[in-house]
Amino acid sequence: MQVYDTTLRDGAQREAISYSVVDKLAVARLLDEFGVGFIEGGWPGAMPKDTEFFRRARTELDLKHAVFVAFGSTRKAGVRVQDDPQVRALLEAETPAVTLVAKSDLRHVERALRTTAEENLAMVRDTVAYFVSEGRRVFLDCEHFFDGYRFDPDYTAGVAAAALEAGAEAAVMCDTNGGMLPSLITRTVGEVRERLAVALGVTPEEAVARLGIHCQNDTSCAVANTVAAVEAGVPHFQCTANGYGERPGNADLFAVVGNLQLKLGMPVLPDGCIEQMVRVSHSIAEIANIAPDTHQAYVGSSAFAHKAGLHASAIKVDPVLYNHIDPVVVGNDMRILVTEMAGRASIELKARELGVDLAGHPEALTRVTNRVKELEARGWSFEAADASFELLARAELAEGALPRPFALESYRVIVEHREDGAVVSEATVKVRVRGERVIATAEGNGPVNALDEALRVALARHYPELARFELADYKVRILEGSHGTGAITRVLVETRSTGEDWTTVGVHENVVEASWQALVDALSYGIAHQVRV
Ligand SMILES: CC(=O)SCCNC(=O)CCNC(=O)[C@H](O)C(C)(C)COP(=O)(O)OP(=O)(O)OC[C@H]1O[C@@H](n2cnc3c(N)ncnc32)[C@H](O)[C@@H]1OP(=O)(O)O
Ligand SMILES: CC(=O)C(=O)O
Repeated sequence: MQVYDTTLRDGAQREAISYSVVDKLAVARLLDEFGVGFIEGGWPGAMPKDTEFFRRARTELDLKHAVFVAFGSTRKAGVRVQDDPQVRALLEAETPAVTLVAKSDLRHVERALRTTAEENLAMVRDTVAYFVSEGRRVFLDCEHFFDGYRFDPDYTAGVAAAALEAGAEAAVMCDTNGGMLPSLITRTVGEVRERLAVALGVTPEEAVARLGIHCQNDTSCAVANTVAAVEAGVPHFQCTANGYGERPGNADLFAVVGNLQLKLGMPVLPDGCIEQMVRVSHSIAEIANIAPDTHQAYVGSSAFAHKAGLHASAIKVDPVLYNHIDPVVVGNDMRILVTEMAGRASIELKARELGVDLAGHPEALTRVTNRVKELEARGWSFEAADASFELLARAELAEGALPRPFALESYRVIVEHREDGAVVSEATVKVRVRGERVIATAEGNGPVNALDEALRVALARHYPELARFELADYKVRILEGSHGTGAITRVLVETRSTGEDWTTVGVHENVVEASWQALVDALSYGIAHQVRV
């Protein structure tokens, strides 16, 4: 089985991706750690960056698993292969393997290349034979293979046969326009295998073993199409990390590998590599400057996140009942989400995850469940606010007797627009801390910032650890009012301290009060945890 990655070539054709040379080196190292068999690095000679990447890779890339591959096209029509500057640049990349793209749809040969069927076949033969004679392993990407096969099966299969006869290791069937479906792939691979067996004078099994598959994702079937081809006997499959690629993208390497290895029992990666899946996926997303897709199969942070109460009630018995694999196998985690769809089981599991044992306290469990549903109906969202949920669960468990680090007497905020145009906010808070009444005032660049500062000043002497807490993110969402009320505001506050972060929520018609609730939870949770730690 050949896992062939083209993140650095086809993946780089995705809109908005622009890797630097250093980025490319880093992505190549990550893919190698993941254990892919081949890394296609780009098209030397097509753009200076790729030429430079191949030059630096010679000394800076020490691949442990993968064979390094340079991509280019067959020679130009009417040009001798050794005189074609693209071919020369490809050779000068000095990679052990090259992949050549060739037209395999007669309509493209005649209309895009503006040459004859015979000359295109000669371009394939000459270029493959040239690189083989130069000691390179050669793959031929047959562009528009499936569309071409439908139009003229003899010609398209003939391009693949010409490449294999000239010494190519694999003829890769490319669904370039990405319009295929798994059943069509299975059928076409079956037919091509028979045709190639006749053309090459080998058995159908030997013929299919020299084919590859490359699927664009225009029908959202690239992963399924790739798996279908492999199940039909094709051993070489091309993919990209996170499915990056031209238009909607390519087959997602992680889903394809997960499906083949974990569902079909094909050991496509070296031992110990599949556990790196989440890390490699997210690191590549980071380098590509694309936020990881939280709902991506296998690797997304929501890939094993369960929201429905019924799911959680079965998971409580055995996580296997509602997970298609053990998430740990690919380096992921299961999460239980607490929302209005939670039942008692969801609440119990989530609380346990947060260190609150509600299992032996059925009344408290019911109270927490009811309270979550009631608050969610009023606009709260605990899904992204574990810290507020934990405080709520602890408060219900203690039946209102949970000591809070401080009690509010009142707060006041004023916003002043000064003559010089400056807008300054000032907040005063009055709180009781460990029996002492404290009044503190602070300024801030906005009302919430001023409130946060004033509260910290008020609490600083009793809780010096507050100095380490940092407001990392602040999100406001306006929610439609219900039952004839006006709009309400939901605020999420993310707080960070010494490597830990936590999120809290507040909801009110008034954005300052919603922010205050989230801030109070943020500081209360932080203080409780820092003290516990
Ligand atoms: C299906 C795929 O995704 S394959 C990968 C495609 N990737 C890219 O195109 C990214 C990099 N490409 C580039 O930087 C440029 O397009 C280059 C350097 C390759 C070529 O640039 P230019 O020489 O300016 O040509 P241009 O892009 O306008 O047209 C492509 C030329 O290659 C020819 N061509 C296309 N496919 C092939 C092929 N398989 N074999 C030989 N020639 C080909 C076309 O007929 C056209 O020739 P012409 O200039 O004589 O009309
Ligand atoms: C080669 C390639 O990327 C394609 O045909 O889609």
